[in-house]
Amino acid sequence: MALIPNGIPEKTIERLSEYRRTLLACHREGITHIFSHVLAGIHGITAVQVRRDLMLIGFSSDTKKGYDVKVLIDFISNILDSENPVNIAVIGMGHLGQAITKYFNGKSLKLRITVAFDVDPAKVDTAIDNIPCYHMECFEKVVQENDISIVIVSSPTKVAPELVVPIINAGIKGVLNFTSTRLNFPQGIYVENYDITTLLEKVAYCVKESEENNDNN
Ligand SMILES: NC(=O)c1ccc[n+]([C@@H]2O[C@H](COP(=O)([O-])OP(=O)(O)OC[C@H]3O[C@@H](n4cnc5c(N)ncnc54)[C@H](O)[C@@H]3O)[C@@H](O)[C@H]2O)c1
Repeated sequence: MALIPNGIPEKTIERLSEYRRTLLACHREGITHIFSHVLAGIHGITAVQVRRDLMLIGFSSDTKKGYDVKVLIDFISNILDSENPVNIAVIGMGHLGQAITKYFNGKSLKLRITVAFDVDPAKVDTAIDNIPCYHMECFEKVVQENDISIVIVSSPTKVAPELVVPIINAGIKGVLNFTSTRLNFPQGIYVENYDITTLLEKVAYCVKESEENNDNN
């Protein structure tokens, strides 16, 4: 089980983000309290898991009425969010880069994609979905001027390894890599590699296994 620097397991961090989204939806609907088993049911996990996750972040509450939705949103936000908004850059403003930008911007109060990088002359020095797009040659300078701490890598896979050095030199702290090549960074730079092929193969394997088990029963 991978641990984030403060000792909270990665999976717990992912679930906290999911709980917060659910709690925000509850809050918008005027729901003030929620029981752990209800939150668990929505997320397809056990109430014990929810309670364990919240215990890990030091959250306790009067469980007779369930968790106070607003208090829990604020508590999780204190854990997940930085005090100030975090600026993110996209490297490779193609199909995926543009889809991520369109989908993501406006979804989070604290995280925002503010600049993009590409090498295509048709994209460089234009604004795509209101995001200014710069040439990779200016990467370090633009990152520093725009206080960027996280990058999303959505360049072609074959150029991704060439991006590692500029990312390190620019002082980037976190990388979400969508290309099919695993990128390794020195300690101090957190990287999440997200490969759709791996995930689909995992789903297909689980489907195959469950079909084989059903056939044997
Ligand atoms: N993980 C996933 O779920 C998933 C899904 C789709 C695509 N992908 C991957 O995402 C990447 C992008 O896919 P796409 O369909 O958007 O491709 P695309 O060709 O539409 O976009 C790639 C963009 O990167 C730019 N680029 C090329 N060289 C560059 C460089 N050196 N620096 C910066 N930008 C550069 C191109 O000009 C282009 O705008 C690919 O690596 C692909 O394998 C991942």
